[in-house]
Amino acid sequence: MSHLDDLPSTPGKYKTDKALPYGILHHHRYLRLSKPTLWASLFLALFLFYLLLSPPPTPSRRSLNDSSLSAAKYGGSQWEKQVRKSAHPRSRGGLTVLVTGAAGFVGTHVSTALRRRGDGVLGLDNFNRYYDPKLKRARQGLLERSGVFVVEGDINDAVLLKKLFDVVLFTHVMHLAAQAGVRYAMQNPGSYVNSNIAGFVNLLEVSKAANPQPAVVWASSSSVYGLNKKVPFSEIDRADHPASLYAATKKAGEGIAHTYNHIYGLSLTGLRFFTVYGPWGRPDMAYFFFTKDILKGKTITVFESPDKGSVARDFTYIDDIVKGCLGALDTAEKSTGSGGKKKGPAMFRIYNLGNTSPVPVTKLVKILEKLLKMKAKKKVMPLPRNGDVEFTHANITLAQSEIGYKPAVDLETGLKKFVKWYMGFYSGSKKKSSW
Ligand SMILES: O=C(O)[C@H]1O[C@H](OP(=O)(O)OP(=O)(O)OC[C@H]2O[C@@H](n3ccc(=O)[nH]c3=O)[C@H](O)[C@@H]2O)[C@H](O)[C@@H](O)[C@@H]1O
Repeated sequence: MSHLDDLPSTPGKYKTDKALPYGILHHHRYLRLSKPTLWASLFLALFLFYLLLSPPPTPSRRSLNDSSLSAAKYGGSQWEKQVRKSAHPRSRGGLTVLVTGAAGFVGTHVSTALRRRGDGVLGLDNFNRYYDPKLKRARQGLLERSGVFVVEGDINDAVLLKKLFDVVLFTHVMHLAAQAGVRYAMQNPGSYVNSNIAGFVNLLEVSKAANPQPAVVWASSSSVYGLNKKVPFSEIDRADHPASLYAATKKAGEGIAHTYNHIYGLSLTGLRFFTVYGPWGRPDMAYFFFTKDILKGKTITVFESPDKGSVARDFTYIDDIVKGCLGALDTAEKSTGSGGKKKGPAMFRIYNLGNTSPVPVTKLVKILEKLLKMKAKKKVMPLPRNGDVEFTHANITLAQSEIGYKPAVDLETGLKKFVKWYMGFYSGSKKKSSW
């Protein structure tokens, strides 16, 4: 994939390289304390050797009983103060929201929007290297300037999540941490299972055990509609023909969420995002790397469907998605359970958040050419079997009537804002970190 060429190798969230230092540090201390007898040293050396060879007990897999490890990295009165301050609402009746994936594209926009209107927001992000971590750090800068503290950690880290819930009584969780991207699932399937399934279950486990339980809103995906042909895609349509492992993990997430709603009374709302784009976006997405490549004079590959038609997407501008997320949070009823016990039925909802006007990818390229004032070098090729689907198109009636969702930005207007941001951000302009 050409657009990933100049990024660091992209192990995504599957990389567990943080695990080793814990183990190693711990055992170094043990070495210093050991008695210098030959047998004890030999035994210790063998023991160390065995531990280093065995799979590391990753922090992302720490169980709730491993509290000693957690204390090493998190906690302390200063840290707790920061966490509490960030999560504390400034307005009366404001929400107290844990935003996972806060330094991600959607996470950054949602977090700052919540903070701006006076809600308390605590961010969580593992800053993985799926795409340029510098962009994530720049977003973190924005978040900090808006008063949002981002805890650096993984959603698979049960000890950390439990700690956060101990320190703050979250009313809501906005769960946006995920392994995104349709095509990358062929390169690193484990990363999708790790984040979108294991990580999600971990978050739900901690949420269901919390007292009070928060209402959880999470990001699903338009990709769950897979190979469906009937358009526009509606929430009541069957969605059991995923075309990528990414889509399959997002669909699995919806099923998993339903069980936590059914068994534990957790209030759950899934949002099926349709190809979200805009300033501070994801470099692995076509509109982003097309822009980069057109500017560099590099050839872009434009996929076409088997009937030689252009593939199309229901591109949705980030500000519209943010409004949808806030609408979902504001209308989410409370969970009914407490401390892991259901007390009554709770809300379970799934909504499409799209733009409801699909645009062919060829048109996307034309708009970019116009905005960048440059002709793209294009190579047109048949849609490879890489997880991509031919088209997406959202029916948004349900979201409109139940959470007041009303997309307002067309692709050209949205791309104009994206290009303006892109030029500022990558030109090294001093203003690059502003909205
Ligand atoms: O809506 C969604 O559910 C998904 O939207 C995007 O996935 P996708 O729509 O495939 O967005 P891009 O990867 O940016 O692709 C956009 C279009 O460009 C096409 N494309 C992509 C890459 C390329 O080199 N050439 C090309 O023509 C794709 O086939 C697709 O039609 C995101 O990457 C997913 O994380 C998200 O969940």
